[in-house]
Parts: sequence; structure tokens; C-alpha cells
Amino acid sequence: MLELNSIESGYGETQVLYGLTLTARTGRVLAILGRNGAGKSTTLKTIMGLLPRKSGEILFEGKPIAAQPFDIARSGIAYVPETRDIFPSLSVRENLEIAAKRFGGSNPEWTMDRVLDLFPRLSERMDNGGTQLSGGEQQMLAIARGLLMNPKLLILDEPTEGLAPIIVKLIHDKLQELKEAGLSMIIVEQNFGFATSLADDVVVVSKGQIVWTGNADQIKADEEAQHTWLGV
Ligand SMILES: Nc1ncnc2c1ncn2[C@@H]1O[C@H](COP(=O)(O)OP(=O)(O)OP(=O)(O)O)[C@@H](O)[C@H]1O
Repeated sequence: MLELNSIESGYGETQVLYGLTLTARTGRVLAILGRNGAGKSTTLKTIMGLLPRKSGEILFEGKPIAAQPFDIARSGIAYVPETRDIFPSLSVRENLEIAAKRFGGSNPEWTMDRVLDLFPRLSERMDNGGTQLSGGEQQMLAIARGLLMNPKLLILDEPTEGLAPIIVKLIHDKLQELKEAGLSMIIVEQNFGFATSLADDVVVVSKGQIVWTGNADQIKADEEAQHTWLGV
């Protein structure tokens, strides 16, 4: 579904990705693991057109990915960044309506009612401003907004960061529901247990390259890889 071939990318003069190659398959969850600073977020930003690619190619559904972030989103990739990027001056309802209006189309798979069924907590917060939400509620809103873009592929950067264990469990269960419904996902995550319990496939990034590829059961069983690449 999404293929990255020999990607070189970074921030201005600072190169971070050095020939990174990976594949995310349809109907599956890919976890991208790695230590702090390995290049995971940089990989996601490069996919989303937020950082310029120096070389390499990205194919989505077999075709070169669009160049601009908005066109990439339109083509069916929703991105939930680490910063969640809720509009602070808008209410929950307005944050959701923006996505629904821009990406809903005439017969959307995801409607406001459907995302509120998935996250009933948000329906109690519809008139609250983005900044009045707890971290967990902000993460729910960010995921709900991503779903209203009716994506074929949902990309999440550290969805559990800074959240209490009970909320981490809730987010886990919601993503598991989405997986069972057949949604393709890419998840960058520091929480090894969370990532490997959701993922089908796993890649590990170190110094801007993929150093390990396999499935979730294989990395759970591979203590040496965990120790070498993840410091688990
Ligand atoms: N805006 C930026 N400008 C310059 N360098 C950056 C910028 N953002 C990140 N970097 C550098 O790029 C490298 C990779 O960062 P990246 O955020 O992709 O790591 P990561 O694997 O996602 O880890 P983390 O969990 O820390 O986010 C790091 O060395 C980081 O310092």
C-alpha cells in the first residue's frame, strides 16, 4: 500500500534518513520502533510531504505520492502528529467539522455520529475548547479528526505519549477496533508492549535506516534485537 524506497531526508543541512526503505501493507498495522532520535518522526513527516525529500521514492497504492501535504491527505492518508495539533481556539465540534467538511465527500464511511460512537467521551465535550481537554481527550480528538478524513491509511506518531495507563489502554482498544474493521495503520511508538500488541509487522529504525524487519511475534521473541536496537 505504501512503499518507501531509499529515502534520504532531514532538516536543512542536517540529514536524518540515510536510504530508508520500508513497506506498509494493506489491511495491516506496521509499527515503526527505534530509540529517541532514530528518525521515526522524520520518516512520518517525509511521507506526509512536511519535509523535502533529497532522494528516493514514495509510492502510495503503486503510484508516486502527491507532493503537497493537502494532496497527500486527499489521496487517503491521515496523519495524527505527536503534537496532536488540535486547533486551540476552536471547540471539539468545530475541530471535527473542519475535517468532515473538507474530506467527507457525499457518502463518507466515517461520519460525526460514527466517530462519537467510537469516542463517546468526545460527545460530552463538544462545546469545550481544544485547550480545555485532557491529554487523553486531545488524543481521542486527533484520532477522530483523522478518521473523518476517511483515510485508507491512518498514521499515528506516539499516540500514547504522556497519557495515563488507563487512557493508554483505552486508546489501545480503540485502535484494535479499527484494526479489526480492516483499517491499515502505521504507528510510531516508544511503548514496546503497546506497539507489539497492535502491530502485525514491525520495522526498527536506527540512525536513519531500517536495521530490523519482521513481525510482532518475532520481535517479542528476539531479546537481542530488543536490547541492541530498543534498549528494552
Ligand atoms: N526541526 C528539527 N531540526 C533539526 N533537527 C531535527 C529537527 N527535528 C528533529 N531533528 C533531529 O533529527 C533526528 C531524528 O529525529 P526524529 O524526531 O525523527 O526522531 P524519532 O526517532 O522520532 O525520536 P523521538 O522519539 O525522539 O521523536 C534527531 O537527531 C533530531 O535531533
